[in-house]
This record gives sequence, structure tokens and C-alpha cells, in this order.
Amino acid sequence: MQWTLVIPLKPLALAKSRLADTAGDALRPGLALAFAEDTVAAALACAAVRDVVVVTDDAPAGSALAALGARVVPDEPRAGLNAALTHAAAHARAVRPETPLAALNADLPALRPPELARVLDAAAEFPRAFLPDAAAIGTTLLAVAAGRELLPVFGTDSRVRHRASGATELRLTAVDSVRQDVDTGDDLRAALALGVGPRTAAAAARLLGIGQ
Ligand SMILES: Nc1nc2c(ncn2[C@@H]2O[C@H](COP(=O)(O)OP(=O)(O)OP(=O)(O)O)[C@@H](O)[C@H]2O)c(=O)[nH]1
Ligand SMILES: C=C(OP(=O)(O)O)C(=O)O
Repeated sequence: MQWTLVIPLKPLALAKSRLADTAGDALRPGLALAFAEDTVAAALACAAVRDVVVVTDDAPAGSALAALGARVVPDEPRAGLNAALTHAAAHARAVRPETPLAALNADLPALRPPELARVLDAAAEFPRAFLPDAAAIGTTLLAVAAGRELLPVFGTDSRVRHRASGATELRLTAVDSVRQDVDTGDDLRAALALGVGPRTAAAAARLLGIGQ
């Protein structure tokens, strides 16, 4: 089965505010873009992924992600993450009415294509399923079969809320790269330990003042 992924990205100047202690205003937007680029590149390299739709109001970030092969949809609702995802899902279904769909966060810089394929293969067994994040509090992926609505409830405590909404929680091992979102400095260290993509590696080196 081949999936359409919907990846949301906040305007970079506002993104990853919880990383302010780790990366100052000069470096944080570049780091957020690097996370998104590595996430999109890994998603597009996944055998289970047909296409990637990025929903963002950040034009330069959109151009960079389009250059990697993503389709970019403006965040027209401008009403937060879940509205952006619903809007992008409608766009994706207008292009491919029968596609299974998954929302994936843009802050997964360690994402490995084979691990993403395992998660999507597992999700394909259910009408609607999600993967909790590494902290086991949030969600990194929400997947729906063809003909099903995404009905996303990302945000605070989204693991509990996705479960309460009837989505099946995927309990998989060895998919750490799909679960490791980066909100804090500790998350960034955990992602670096897993092994990040090249753009995040370069941005992290700039952060540490080495190389570049
Ligand atoms: N298009 C769009 N994407 C969003 C919006 N809010 C959050 N996102 C994206 O949704 C994903 C999960 O959000 P968070 O992990 O909270 O990331 P963030 O909002 O950059 O981080 P903080 O500023 O620390 O809250 C990330 O890929 C964000 O870029 C929104 O209003 N519109
Ligand atoms: C939006 C989410 O991400 P975070 O918890 O990383 O803000 C979520 O987990 O639903």
C-alpha cells in the first residue's frame, strides 16, 4: 500500500519555541527548517510513501521543501495545527480520492525510511491509528484508511486524546526514529544519538560552533 503523507510546518520564525534555551533566535529557524527537510527527505525515500503534502504559510520553507519533492499547500485556515492538517488532507483527497493518508510531524530529524514503512504497514491494519511520541505523551503520526477522515487532535496530551477519539494506538518496537520528535534540548540530544539527517547534522554543528 502507498500512502500520502501530510506534514505541517509552522512559520519558521515561530517554530520550535521550546528550543529557545538551546538555540537562540538567530539559529532556531534554520534548525526548524533542517528538521523539516530531513523529515520530508526521509518520508519521500520511504517505499510505502507515494507523495508528501506540506502545509505551511512559510514561503521560503515551502520552496525548500518543494525542491525536495513535496507538494506545498498554504495554511489557509490559519487556525492552528489541526485545522491545517484537515485542510491539507482535503487537498490530498481532492488529488487522490482513494489514498490512505497519514499526518506526520515535521520535527523528526532522525526519521529512517524503513522504520516509517513499518509504522505505515502496521497502520494499514486499522481504519484509524496513531503512533505515540518518544515521551509517550504526544503523537508523531496519525493514519487513516481510504475513505476515512483524519479527525486530528494533535496538541497537548494528544496520545490520550487520539486514543479517546477511537484511533488505535500502534504498539511497535524498534521504530524510535518515527517517535523521536524534537521539542526540547534533551529531545535534540536524543535525536542526535539516534543519528539525524544531513541538514540537521549541519545545523547542529553550527549550533555547537563547529564546522561550517
Ligand atoms: N501548518 C501549521 N503547522 C503547525 C502549526 N502549529 C504547529 N505546526 C506544526 O506541527 C508540528 C507539531 O508541532 P510542535 O511539535 O508543537 O512544534 P512547534 O509548534 O514548532 O513547537 P513549539 O513552538 O515549541 O510549540 C510541527 O511540525 C509544527 O511545525 C500551525 O498552526 N500550522
Ligand atoms: C503537536 C504535538 O506535538 P508536541 O507535543 O511535540 O507539541 C503532539 O504531540 O500532538
